[in-house]
Amino acid sequence: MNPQKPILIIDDEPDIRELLELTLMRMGYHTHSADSLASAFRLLDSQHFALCLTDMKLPDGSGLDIIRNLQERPEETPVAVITAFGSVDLATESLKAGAFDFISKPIDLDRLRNLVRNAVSLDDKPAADSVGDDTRQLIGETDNMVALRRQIAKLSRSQAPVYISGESGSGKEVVARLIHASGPRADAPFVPVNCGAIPSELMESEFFGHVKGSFTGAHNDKAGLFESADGGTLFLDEIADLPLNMQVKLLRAIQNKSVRPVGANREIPVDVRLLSATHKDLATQVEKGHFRTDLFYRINVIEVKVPSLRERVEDIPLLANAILNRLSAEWGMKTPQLDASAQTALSSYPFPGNVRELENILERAVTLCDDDTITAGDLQLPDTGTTPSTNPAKGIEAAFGDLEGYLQDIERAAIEAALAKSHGNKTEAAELLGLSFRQFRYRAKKILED
Ligand SMILES: Nc1ncnc2c1ncn2[C@@H]1O[C@H](COP(=O)(O)OP(=O)(O)OP(=O)(O)O)[C@@H](O)[C@H]1O
Repeated sequence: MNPQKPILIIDDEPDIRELLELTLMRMGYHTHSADSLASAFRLLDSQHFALCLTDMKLPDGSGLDIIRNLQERPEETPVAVITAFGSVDLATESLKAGAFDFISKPIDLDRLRNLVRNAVSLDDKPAADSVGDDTRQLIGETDNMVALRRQIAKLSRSQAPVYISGESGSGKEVVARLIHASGPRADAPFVPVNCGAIPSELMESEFFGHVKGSFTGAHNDKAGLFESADGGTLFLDEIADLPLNMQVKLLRAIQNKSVRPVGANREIPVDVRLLSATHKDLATQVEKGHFRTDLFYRINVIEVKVPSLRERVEDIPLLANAILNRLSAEWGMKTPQLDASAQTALSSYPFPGNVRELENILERAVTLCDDDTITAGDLQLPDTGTTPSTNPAKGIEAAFGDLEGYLQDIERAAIEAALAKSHGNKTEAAELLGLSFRQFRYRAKKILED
């Protein structure tokens, strides 16, 4: 804690001001109080604060005015808002506007203390627009990557739920880890969960834990993922794969900030920051009724888009070098170099599996190459439908004389591309093409065996 910087409390209700002043004083902080927007601005102009705790409803304005005003100032004071019980929309709006966190009335003092400790620890972190060393793990110098790193640095200073979208293998988990590592929860656990990989019958116990004897096989009490992430960050990867019944339970846990282990008769409070991701289009999943709208709004307060490798082709050499350096260090060998043919091949390949696919391609190439030089042949890039026979963009004339063959080529290219994108997962490939699993299996069998 920075002893020089006090905390600013803004509330027009004397009882609440007193409760906050007393709680913070007992925690060892100095406070200043204001009962209106005008008096708060006067104080903000006269000195710097470690945190600003403001009521949403003020006699001459709203907590949002404070948030917006502080966004303009260079000192980046975090603001937390106090909202009326149940006003989820305002809480979300304040997070979108840049609030660090919110707390609802009646104020839970344990939660208030956690919030204050997290916010005040931001003083030791670098300012939002500086790009810390940690964020260097996210390799990329194209404009979209520079902007992404800046957004991560900013978001890491907030407690808002973040939804990370992007294609498979594009780096969504890397982004989630950086948001965690650059924020006030860095010393607490980061718990990644692949929602698609947990069998549905075990899901509730995995997420919320269970008590001994609550079902066959529950030999001991077991903490769930929420409890394991207490004080830190829970990263829900492939969140679109959560079954609807589990989505309801997840929403309840997020809203109540507590979980009830299977077989337990009481709730356990948990303090986690929620990050989520999926390579699917979550808005479309909501439209189709596969994902609950209320949960969507809860997790998607702020969206971060991770660009595909196709949208940052210029980064391929940088990434390739970093991957080759890492592999050669791991395997204790001289770092192989990409020759001109390999560089050209990589820059024109569409990378449906993004950075993960680049890693796999290079790993294979390193084992295949001779004399520490990787050629285009060593890369063994899959046929991506850019060969003349399967390239629909080649022109409709290719259909003249053989419409059937032309259409089959297009269908084959589409099926191969969907399979490449889903890493061979047929259910996902079918979904990508808007087909049922049976339709997909029938067509794929027919066309790929032709
Ligand atoms: N910008 C980057 N710089 C360095 N490595 C990266 C970058 N982006 C991704 N990677 C690497 O690529 C691999 C895939 O990244 P990650 O697991 O974060 O992708 P993802 O989008 O979460 O994938 P999925 O959709 O399958 O969950 C990892 O090994 C990661 O370290």
